[in-house]
Amino acid sequence: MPIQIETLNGIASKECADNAQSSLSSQPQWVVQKFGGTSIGKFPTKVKAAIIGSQRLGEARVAVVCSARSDASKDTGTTSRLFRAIHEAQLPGSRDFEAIIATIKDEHFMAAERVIGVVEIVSQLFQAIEAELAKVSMVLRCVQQTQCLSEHDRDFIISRGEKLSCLFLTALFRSLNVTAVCIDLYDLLASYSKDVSPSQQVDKSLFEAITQEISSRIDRDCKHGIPIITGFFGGMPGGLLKSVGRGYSDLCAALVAVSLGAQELQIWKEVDGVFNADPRKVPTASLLKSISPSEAAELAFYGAEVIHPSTMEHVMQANIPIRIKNVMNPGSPGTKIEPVKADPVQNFSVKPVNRNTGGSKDLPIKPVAVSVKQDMVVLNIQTRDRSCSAASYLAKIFAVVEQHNLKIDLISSSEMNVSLAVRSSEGQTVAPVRRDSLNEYETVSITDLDLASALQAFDRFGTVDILANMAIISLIGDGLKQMTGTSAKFFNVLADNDINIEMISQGASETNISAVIEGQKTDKALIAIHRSLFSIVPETTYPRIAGGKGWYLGA
Ligand SMILES: Nc1ncnc2c1ncn2[C@@H]1O[C@H](COP(=O)(O)OP(=O)(O)O)[C@@H](O)[C@H]1O
Ligand SMILES: N[C@@H](CC(=O)OP(=O)(O)O)C(=O)O
Repeated sequence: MPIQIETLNGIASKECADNAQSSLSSQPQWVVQKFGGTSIGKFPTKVKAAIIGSQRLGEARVAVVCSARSDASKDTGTTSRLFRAIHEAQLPGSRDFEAIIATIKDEHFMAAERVIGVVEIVSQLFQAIEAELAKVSMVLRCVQQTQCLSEHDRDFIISRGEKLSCLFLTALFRSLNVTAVCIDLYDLLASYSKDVSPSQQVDKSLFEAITQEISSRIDRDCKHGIPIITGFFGGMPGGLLKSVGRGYSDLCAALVAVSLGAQELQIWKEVDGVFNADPRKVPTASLLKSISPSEAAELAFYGAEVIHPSTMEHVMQANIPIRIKNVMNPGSPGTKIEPVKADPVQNFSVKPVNRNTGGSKDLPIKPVAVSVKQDMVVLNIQTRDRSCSAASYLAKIFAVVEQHNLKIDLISSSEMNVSLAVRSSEGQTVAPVRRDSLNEYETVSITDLDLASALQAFDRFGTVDILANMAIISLIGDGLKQMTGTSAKFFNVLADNDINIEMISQGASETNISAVIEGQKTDKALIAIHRSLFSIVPETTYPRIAGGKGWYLGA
C-alpha cells in the first residue's frame, strides 16, 4: 500500500504522518480549516497537503470543514446540481433529476479513482457515495409524486453535497494511513430543528446550543485524528438555506471554531487573501495583510466573495482570529482578521474615534477596499396618497418587505419616496426595463416570485419604478465617515467616467459609502476608483485627510 504523503515541503513518510497523529492527541489547541468546493474539486492534493502541512507543525490539532465539491466553478458544482435536481423534481413528469444525480455520482467516482490510490478504499467510498445518493433520489421521487417540497427536504438534499465531499476527503486520508473521521452535522439538533418554527428567533441561545452539540459530537466521534466536518449543519429555524443562504459553510466553520475554542479559523481560498479590490477584475489590486472585523463584514456583505458575511460575528465574539489563505500558495501568510476589543453596546465592532478630533492611533487612515455587488434590482416607490404621514408610509413599505422576504442591501428615502436596492433571488431574472403600472410587470420577465408578489403589494399604495441589472459599488474602511472629501472624490471618479449614479447611501455605516450604478459599468468603475483612490504617494505630498498620513486622494 502506498504510504507516501505529499506535504507542503515535499514528500513525507508514513512515520511523519504517524508523528503528526500522535502529536494531535497531546495538543489541546485547535486550528479549524475550511475548504471551499472548488478547492476540493480542482486541487484535492493541495487541500490534503495544506491539512497535513499544518498538522506537521505539531502546534495544534486540525479540524477540517468541507463544502460540496465543484470540478470547475460553483455554477456547475455539486450544490448547484442538487438545486437543479430539486427544480426538475418539482416539474410534473420530468425525470431529468435522475440524470443530474447520475452526473454527481460520476464526478465523485472519477475524482476518487483519480486521487485515491488504494482500490479497497475507493470501492468502500463508491458504496458510501451510492448510499447517500440513493437517499437523495428517494426524496426527489417523493417530491415529484407529491409535488410538495418542505424546507426540511431541501436542506437534506443540499446537505448531501457536503457529506459526499467529506466522505471523499476522509477516504483520501485513510488511503494515506492518516486517521480521519467524517462528521455529518446535518442532523445536529434534529429534534430541535423538526419542531422549530421558521419564525423562531435566531439568537445567541440557538448558536450556543449548536456549538455545544458540535463540540460534543467531535469529542464523541473523533478522539484522535482529523475530524472532517460537513459544512452543512442542521438546526437553523426554517432551514440553513433560508436563514443563511449559499456559502453557508463559512458560518459552519466559524461555529466549529467557536465550539472548539480554536486558536485560529482559516478560510482557504484560491486567492492569497483579501485584496483592496477584486484581483480578478483589477490587476493592480494589492493584498491586505490585515483588516478589521467590521471592514471584513462590510466587504463580505458588499460583494467580496472571500468570506460569507455571517462568519465574523461568532468568532470575533469568541476572540478567535480568522486568516484567509490560498491553497495554491500555502506559504503566504494571507489576510488576518483580528478580533478587536469588544464594545458591550456595539458588539464586536468598536466604533472608530473621529480622526479630526485626535482619535485612536490604531485607526486606519484610508479606505481599505472597493467592492461590487451585482444582480441588484432598484425599486423606487413613490406614494400616491399625499395625506398619509411619512411614518405610516414607511411602515407600510417595510411591512411588505418583511412579508415577502425581500433582501434589502441599500435604502435611501425622502419624505414620500423610498428607493430600495434588493437582491433578485439566485437564478431568477428581472427584465431590465422601467414600468410603472402593475399590469405591465406581468408582461416583463420577473420570475423571482417573492419580488413579483412584493411589487403587487407595493402597487396598492405607490407607483413603482424598477431598475434591473444594477450593482452596488462600495468604498470600505473604518471611520470613512470622518474622512473629509472621500465621498466627493468617490462620486467625482464615477462622474468623470460617465457612470450615472442611481442611488447613494452614506452615513448609516461608519465603514461604507455606497452607490448604485449600472451592472455593466462596474469593471470600468472599479478600475477607475482603484486607480484614483488607492494610490500611495510619499507622506510629504499628502495634504488632504485630516489626521491622516501617507494616503493621497488623487489628482
Ligand atoms: N477584495 C477581494 N479580495 C479577494 N478576492 C475577491 C475580492 N473581491 C472579490 N473577490 C473574488 O472572490 C473570489 C474568492 O476566491 P475563490 O477561492 O476563487 O472563490 P470560491 O470560494 O467562490 O471558489 C475570487 O473569485 C475573487 O475574484
Ligand atoms: N456548497 C455550498 C456552501 C458553501 O459554502 O460553498 P463554498 O464554500 O464553496 O462557497 C454552496 O455552494 O453554496
